[in-house]
Amino acid sequence: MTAAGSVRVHLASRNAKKVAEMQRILAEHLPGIEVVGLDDVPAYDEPVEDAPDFDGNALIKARAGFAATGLPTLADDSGLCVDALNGMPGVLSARWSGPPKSDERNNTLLLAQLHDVPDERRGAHFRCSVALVDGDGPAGETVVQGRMDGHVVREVRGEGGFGYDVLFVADDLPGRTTAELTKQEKDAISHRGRALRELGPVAAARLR
Ligand SMILES: O=P(O)(O)OP(=O)(O)OP(=O)(O)OC[C@H]1O[C@@H](n2cnc3c(O)ncnc32)[C@H](O)[C@@H]1O
Ligand SMILES: [Mg+2]
Repeated sequence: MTAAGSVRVHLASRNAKKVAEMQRILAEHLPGIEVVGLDDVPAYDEPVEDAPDFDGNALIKARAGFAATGLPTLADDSGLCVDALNGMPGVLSARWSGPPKSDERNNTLLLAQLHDVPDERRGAHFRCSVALVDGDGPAGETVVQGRMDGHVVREVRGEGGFGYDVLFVADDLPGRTTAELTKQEKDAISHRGRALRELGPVAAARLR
């Protein structure tokens, strides 16, 4: 606890737009935490995200953050799974078009890969795993998941969100890409919103 009565929690992500989304959702569903970012702690070796699934990568990032800072640590691993690409880019979403990471190049590559895929086979979903690590071993680790179903459109649209949002239309709010939704609309249906809302009560019980 800090003097203000809040619990300090390290958020181990280098993606500023993802961090902004997480902070927004956490403020509503896990009030009373003070988020400590990667720039607020002494630099540590950030791990390679080489697990085969989202849960594994979220745990890798959260364990490294907890080990380095001693603070309860949250990490998100997420990505877009495209049916016509057998679930890819999936855990490779951030680096789909190779280094250095670029949302714009990733989107251009994805559009090219789906060029000949007809509308009825452009299904896709976002997935998000969020890990909270505040101790060693299974007792100190919680992982929650969220998912958002939809499809990939044929041209980029919208200014909001980040990553593949400009190419994705969600089944729950059709007609606009998730980059054209308000922040509140995206949070209400997103993979990240769903995961963090599930984490809220668990984390509230743990972080006291
Ligand atoms: O690992 P950290 O440091 O948190 O940052 P990152 O950007 O590398 O994050 P991930 O490894 O989890 O990769 C997730 C990628 O999936 C995409 N993605 C995840 N959530 C998304 C969302 O809500 N909207 C659009 N694209 C998203 C986006 O391209 C991200 O770069
Ligand atoms: Mg990453």
